Amino acid sequence: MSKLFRAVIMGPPGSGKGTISERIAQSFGLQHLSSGDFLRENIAANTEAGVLAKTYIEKRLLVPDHVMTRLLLPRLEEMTRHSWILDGFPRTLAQAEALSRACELDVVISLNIPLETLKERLRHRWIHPASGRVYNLCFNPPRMQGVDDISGEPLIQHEDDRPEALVARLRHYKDVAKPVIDLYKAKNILHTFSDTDTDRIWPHISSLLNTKIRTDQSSAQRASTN
Ligand SMILES: Nc1ncnc2c1ncn2[C@@H]1O[C@H](COP(=O)(O)OP(=O)(O)OP(=O)(O)O)[C@@H](O)[C@H]1O
Ligand SMILES: Cc1cn([C@H]2C[C@H](O)[C@@H](COP(=O)(O)OP(=O)(O)O)O2)c(=O)[nH]c1=O
Repeated sequence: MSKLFRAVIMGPPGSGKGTISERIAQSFGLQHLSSGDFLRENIAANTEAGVLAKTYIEKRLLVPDHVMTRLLLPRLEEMTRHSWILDGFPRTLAQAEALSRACELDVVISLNIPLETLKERLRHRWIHPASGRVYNLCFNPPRMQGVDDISGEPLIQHEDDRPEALVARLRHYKDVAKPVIDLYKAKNILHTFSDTDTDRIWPHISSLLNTKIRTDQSSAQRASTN
């Protein structure tokens, strides 16, 4: 069996984590695991952790580390047969350390996108709150303006996607993410991509994953034939 591949994608709000993870999932057959989606599933199912997480998410606060790790790590441990890309976790150093104890990552992708681009994207971001589906009026508009393609329910905009709120969110992201990025840099698995345009970043991410996944698979094959 080929070696399983474990990747993490990090970046500030609007940097394209969700969009790029979906492309990676489709192109490389990795399972896309999103902490936000996972929390929303737990909230919808009224699990104990979901009820607790909801109180933080409603205040637009991070869910405490022990709640996140207790929710997410067992789910990752179940995924023994799948390669995956994790989006939205780890967000803090404590989460990154807990993840390191649970598994070894192959690649961490960090998206470094100019502030003006983030402002522009989030200004046009519309969300279907129940599912977490994300649209952008310029980049991937819904079929009918203001309406979710699948459920037909109304779309909303987040207060803190407003350009005025973004600077503070970004500062908060940088403060919390810096030690996580330093940890992955020290482990030599960090790959940073900077551009305004996802279609220009994508070929670089694609060739990185092509190299990493192919190299890993051929060494796994060599190991199994030796
Ligand atoms: N790893 C995490 N640690 C703590 N809280 C988290 C984590 N991942 C998600 N959350 C909580 O769930 C909420 C929704 O997460 P999600 O990633 O979908 O959207 P978001 O924070 O608005 O991110 P973005 O704007 O980058 O898309 C977050 O605002 C936060 O409260
Ligand atoms: C990747 C990307 C996203 N977008 C839009 C789609 C969304 O409305 C918004 C944020 O993208 P999204 O993938 O949701 O980013 P993240 O998961 O990091 O918060 O930006 C663009 O307009 N251009 C792009 O190149």
